Order: sequence, then C-alpha cells, then structure tokens
Amino acid sequence: MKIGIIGSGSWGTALACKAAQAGNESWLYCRREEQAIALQTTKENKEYLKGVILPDTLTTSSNLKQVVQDCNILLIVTPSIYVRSMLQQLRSLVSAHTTVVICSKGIERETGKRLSEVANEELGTVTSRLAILSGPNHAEEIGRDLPATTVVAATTKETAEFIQKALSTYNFRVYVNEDMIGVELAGTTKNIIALAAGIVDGMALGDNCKSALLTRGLHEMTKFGVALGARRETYAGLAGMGDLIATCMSPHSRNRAAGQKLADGETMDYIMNHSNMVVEGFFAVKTVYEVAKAKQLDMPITSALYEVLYHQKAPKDALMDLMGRHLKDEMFL
Ligand SMILES: NC(=O)C1=CN([C@@H]2O[C@H](COP(=O)(O)OP(=O)(O)OC[C@H]3O[C@@H](n4cnc5c(N)ncnc54)[C@H](O)[C@@H]3O)[C@@H](O)[C@H]2O)C=CC1
Ligand SMILES: O=C(CO)COP(=O)(O)O
Repeated sequence: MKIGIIGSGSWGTALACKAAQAGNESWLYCRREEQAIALQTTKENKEYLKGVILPDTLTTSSNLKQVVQDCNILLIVTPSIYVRSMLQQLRSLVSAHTTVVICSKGIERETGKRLSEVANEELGTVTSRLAILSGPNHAEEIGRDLPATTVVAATTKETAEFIQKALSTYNFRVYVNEDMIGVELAGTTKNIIALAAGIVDGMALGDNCKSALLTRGLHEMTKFGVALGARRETYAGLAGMGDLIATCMSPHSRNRAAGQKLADGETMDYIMNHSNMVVEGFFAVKTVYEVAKAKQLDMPITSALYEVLYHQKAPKDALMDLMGRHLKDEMFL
C-alpha cells in the first residue's frame, strides 16, 4: 500500500518510519525541497527527530502531487493551525479511495471546529473515508521503536480497522475506537493540562499537587468532551488518560516544557518565538475556553491557564484561586 504523510516535523517523520516498517510504501511530504533532499541523503531528520535513522523504504518529496497521487492512506500531521489550508491544497489531489487520517492534535482556532469536521468540510465531497489517530505517542520514542499504542477512530469501523492493519507493527499496537469526537477532543484538551503540569513542575509544587491536577484535569477534559458529544469511557482509555499521563510526565512533551519555562519566568511570547516546534496547548486553551464559556461549562483549570497565558496572571495567584474555589462533590460533572 502507498501511505503519504503530510508534515515532516517530529510526529510526521516518526509516523512515516512506522508506515514503512509496517511494510508499506511510505512517502513523506516536505514543504521545502532542501529539506526533502537532506532527509533522503542523510537518512535523518536532524531538525525535528535527531538520531532516528530513516528506513530505505521511506521516500521524501517536496512535490505534493507525487506524494498524494494513488495514496491508499494519507496522514495529515501538520500543526493544527495549518490543517485547513493544507486540506485545501489536497482537495484536487485526493481521490475517493484515499483514506485521510488526521494525526494533529488541536481544534480550529477561529471556529472551534474539530479537525475532522474541518476535513469533512474540505474533503467530504471527494472522500468519505476520514479518520483520527491519537494516543500516548511521543515521536522521539516511537522513532526509536520503543513499544507504543495508539487509537484510530473513523467514520466507519471498517475504515478504522483498515488503518489499524496498515499501521500496526510488532512494536506499535493500533487500537480502534468508535468515538471520533472523544478521541479527537481528548488529544486536544490534554495539551492544556500538560501546560499546567509544566507549571506545577516548575514551581516544585510536589507529587500530590500534580496528581490532583491530572485527576481533576481528566475530569474537566471529560466534561468538555461529553458536552460536545463524546463518550465518557473514551477518557479512561489511551486517547484520554493514556495520553494525559504520557504528556504530563514526559521530558519529551513540548507543552509540559513550555509550562515549566513559564514558571521559570519566561513569557509565553518568548517561548513561542524561540522554538521551531509546536506548542498546541497554547492555541487550544483559548479556543476551548471560548467554547466552554459559550456552552456555560465550568472549566476551572482551563480558565486559570487562559488567564495566565493570555492576561499575564501570575501562576501563584491562579493556583491560589483554584485552591480557594467553593468546596464540592468530586464526581459532579
Ligand atoms: N511530536 C509528537 O510527539 C506528537 C505530535 N503530535 C501532533 O502532530 C502535529 C504536528 O506536530 P509535530 O510533528 O510535533 O511538529 P513539530 O513541532 O515537530 O514541527 C513543526 C512542524 O510545523 C511545520 N510547519 C511550520 N510552518 C508551517 C506552515 N506554514 N505550513 C505547514 N507546516 C508548517 C514544520 O514544517 C514542521 O513539520 C501537532 O498537532 C502535534 O500536536 C501528535 C502526537 C505526537
Ligand atoms: O501528543 C504528544 C504525545 O502523545 C506530544 O505532546 P507534546 O506536543 O506536548 O510534545
């Protein structure tokens, strides 16, 4: 099978390695021709996934048509802010037999739409085979072929199982889940909690505090998802709790690291301008805050982080406000 990967950052590169390892013809699209040549000749993506040797069955190209033509599966792995414009470029190249899988973790900034909704708007007339892939997946570990799992949810179970078979390897176990909304929103909202977890680490608030943040964070993620049509059970699975743990605990997480730098006194503007890597939680927090407000959902951690990131509230003041909230029943959604 031919699998095209759109986005040659760390996750796109790791997924391209997996697609090749699973026995497919793997085509990685690079926006810049010099990057496509560098990856092909050095067999390494030094900028985004240093130390991972690219397999010989992985081809890089800056020619979008060459990558997309006759693809059975197309993985979309750009940062969420570029997904719509990328899908618009793909519209004339994708065919009815191409399954399009969103692997980015985010929600559209301007509209609050899920990326699979955006994909349906942009490609729905061309293909109905749309899916989401999300889970506890640090590219650095998957690139090194450490054992990992992920979840695929699609418009039909048959489509999800098709992707499952195409991408699974002896060390990469792909599960299917029927809840597209939950899988997608869990991946988006865990980045918000990961940013907060970095602040907790940076302020040395301790393990009890971090555990409370993850638990109450999962509660908040679930509340948001369920209000938007997700299934509660999804949040106890790999795309929910699994990814929340991976991201909040890992030295690889860019979201967690950004929170830590914030606690160390760096400004969010500085952090965003001094990294070539994406910090999705920064965008997600504003959009999720706005959607939650419109739906009158009480999202205390998201609201606190929104104040810290967008209105320069001091993290210690945000913490005091969270700890001082009215006392309540733990399970009340
Ligand atoms: N890195 C990881 O371990 C994982 C990342 N993801 C998600 O995958 C998505 C992509 O993230 P990464 O691969 O980590 O990216 P990255 O942070 O490693 O690299 C940034 C990417 O943005 C691309 N880019 C910059 N300007 C662009 C533009 N104008 N148009 C299109 N692309 C542009 C760069 O070429 C590069 O591919 C994100 O939504 C992220 O949350 C999901 C799971 C794991
Ligand atoms: O989604 C991820 C792990 O599952 C990657 O998280 P970061 O974007 O925080 O690095």
